[in-house]
Amino acid sequence: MSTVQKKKLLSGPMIRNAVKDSFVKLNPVTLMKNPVMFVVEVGTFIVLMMVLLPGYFHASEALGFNITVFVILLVTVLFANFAEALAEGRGKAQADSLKKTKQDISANKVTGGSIKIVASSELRKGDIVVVSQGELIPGDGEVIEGLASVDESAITGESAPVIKEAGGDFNSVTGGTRVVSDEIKVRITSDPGESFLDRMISLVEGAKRQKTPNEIALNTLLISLTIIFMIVVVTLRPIAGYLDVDLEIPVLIALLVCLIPTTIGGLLSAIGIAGMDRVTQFNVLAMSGKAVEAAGDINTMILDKTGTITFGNRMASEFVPVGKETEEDVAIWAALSSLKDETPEGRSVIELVKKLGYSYDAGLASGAEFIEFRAETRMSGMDLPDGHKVRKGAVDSVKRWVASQGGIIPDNLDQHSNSIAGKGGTPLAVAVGNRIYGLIYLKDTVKPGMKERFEELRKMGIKTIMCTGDNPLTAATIAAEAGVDGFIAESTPENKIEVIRSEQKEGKLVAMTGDGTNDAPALAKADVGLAMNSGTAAAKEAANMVDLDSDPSKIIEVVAIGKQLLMTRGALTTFSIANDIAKYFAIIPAMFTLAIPEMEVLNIMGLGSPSSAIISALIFNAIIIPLLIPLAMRGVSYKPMSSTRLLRRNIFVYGFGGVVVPFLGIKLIDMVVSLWI
Ligand SMILES: Nc1ncnc2c1ncn2[C@@H]1O[C@H](COP(=O)(O)OP(=O)(O)OP(=O)(O)O)[C@@H](O)[C@H]1O
Ligand SMILES: [K+]
Ligand SMILES: [Mg+2]
Repeated sequence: MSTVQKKKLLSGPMIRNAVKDSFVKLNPVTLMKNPVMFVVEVGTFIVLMMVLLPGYFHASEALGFNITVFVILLVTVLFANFAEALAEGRGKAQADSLKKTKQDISANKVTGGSIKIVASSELRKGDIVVVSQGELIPGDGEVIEGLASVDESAITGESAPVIKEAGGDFNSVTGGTRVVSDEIKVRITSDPGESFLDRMISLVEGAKRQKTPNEIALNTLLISLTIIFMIVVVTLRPIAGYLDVDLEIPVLIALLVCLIPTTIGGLLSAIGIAGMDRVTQFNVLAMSGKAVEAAGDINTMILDKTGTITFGNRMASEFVPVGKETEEDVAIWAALSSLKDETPEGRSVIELVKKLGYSYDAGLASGAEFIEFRAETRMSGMDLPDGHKVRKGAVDSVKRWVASQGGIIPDNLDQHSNSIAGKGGTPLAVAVGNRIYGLIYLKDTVKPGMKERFEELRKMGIKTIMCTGDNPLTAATIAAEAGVDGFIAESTPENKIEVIRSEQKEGKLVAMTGDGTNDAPALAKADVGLAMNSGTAAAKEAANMVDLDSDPSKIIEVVAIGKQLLMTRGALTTFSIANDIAKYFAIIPAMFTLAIPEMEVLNIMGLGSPSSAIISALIFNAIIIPLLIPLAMRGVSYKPMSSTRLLRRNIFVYGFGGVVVPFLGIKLIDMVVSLWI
């Protein structure tokens, strides 16, 4: 994780701002979005009226009590506002630092044959700009010419520059980042106001924060409970009147506030914001809270092999001749097939040929037709002007290509390719026309710790499927070594979409990572699509999350954060509702004891006096909110285990705890309060 983004949980100015915001948020128009707290605010207002106009309400006798109730109710609303303001504070601080990055930059726009200097705000989609060493890239775009190293620390917090180059999956650049060497020509891909930085700012600022479906469902439950308790409390007065018990309005309001789920009502929005924020602190940008929550419910995870499970710097390490061919011939034809292959694999072939000291005629490439590597064909190469067609690629693809030209497959080809695949390497066959010369051994290694992480995922009940374009044997070797649940070999980008679709048909939620343009449809189809920041604009556009550090295995942590968010919300809801039971037993006997002495048997807590019981329950109801803010922000602690076990554990801890804690808390507060009342 980067150091720039990793901030202290809280700072002095953040707390000061949050305190200020708590008062601003008292505005009933904004508070209306939180129905539970809005009811508390209305109650606060009614009690305030009784305090201000005691004569009118015949409430002069109870003035002291009413003032106390008013203050506690007001503080309850302020505490809830404070929780939300505090959660929002960190995003705001981050947005401010991003805004500093977003200054107006001057751009060298290519118009006709000449270069004109314009402001970055004038750039539109499709414009071409030149960016040289030391200059800031004026907008999001794709490199169409050249190669440069780019410092993206303004956005990713990562200080090591990254290479951006035309063609391939590393061509996308972000406005506001700086070219530290060389020069590139960039085609702008976003209009003003719609850039990645703009999106990022509005995301962390929470400007576009919308309630997620889960939050809406929970809110509906909270509103229903509130309405039910309002009916109960309102009907209590005539019933009590029938029994000749006069229930004061402030007492009824206190009862209502204690019974409605104020704890979760006060913390709900903070929990959601803090969950998004945890993802952001992790250098992953989630486009919506919904995406983060979906991550928490994932059943199936699709991972690609190269670069996610393995390091992905697949390097040519050996040339293996087959039939009667020689190593030198394999090397030379491999080099010719790679002269214009700009993939890391292609470049590593040229390196190895140089290292082994073989020479070839690079001039042959002039006038040749370059056959670019594509995931669909799984081959790359060159059609030379002299008629030679040179190819390298996945063994089955090359075999088919050779056979289609009437060639014969050497006997020992499979044996050699299987031996490479059996070691987890990728064999690439090298052929010219209908003749197979041999194999290139591409070496790759499984990242350390993968097995443990997949084990964790399994404990969470998540199935992992590795989808790779590689051959079945390599795939099987890597799959076994990494410990994934299943794998699909020789898969095309379409296959990934099919896997996602078939899992979704079974009602499962699917997550996947990707970086290439050909991953874009699958990223869009998946419930959680995590694109790499280094990837193409299309992939980032399609995904609902972007990893600024471009580490595909981060999807595992994102799922954990999502689960933690859902669990925190569930745990605090359980706690909040369980809590109200104790308050019920504190207040109901207190309300009736004066008129019906027999009710004293219900005073199981042995509270001092009716007034002190009500005040104590109200105080507990208020201070539980700030006491739980750290838990809401940090999230409940989380160990990978199945959802059913988790649910059972949480219901026990937070349900049982939710019943017991307030009994103790209210009793303690009552002991103190009784000294005054
Ligand atoms: N530059 C290249 N030239 C020729 N063939 C290649 C080249 N790069 C990869 N291949 C072959 O094409 C296959 C598919 O490549 P692709 O990048 O689509 O999938 P992959 O990297 O093996 O799998 P993953 O989905 O795990 O990244 C590879 O397994 C390899 O056999
Ligand atoms: K309550
Ligand atoms: Mg790949």
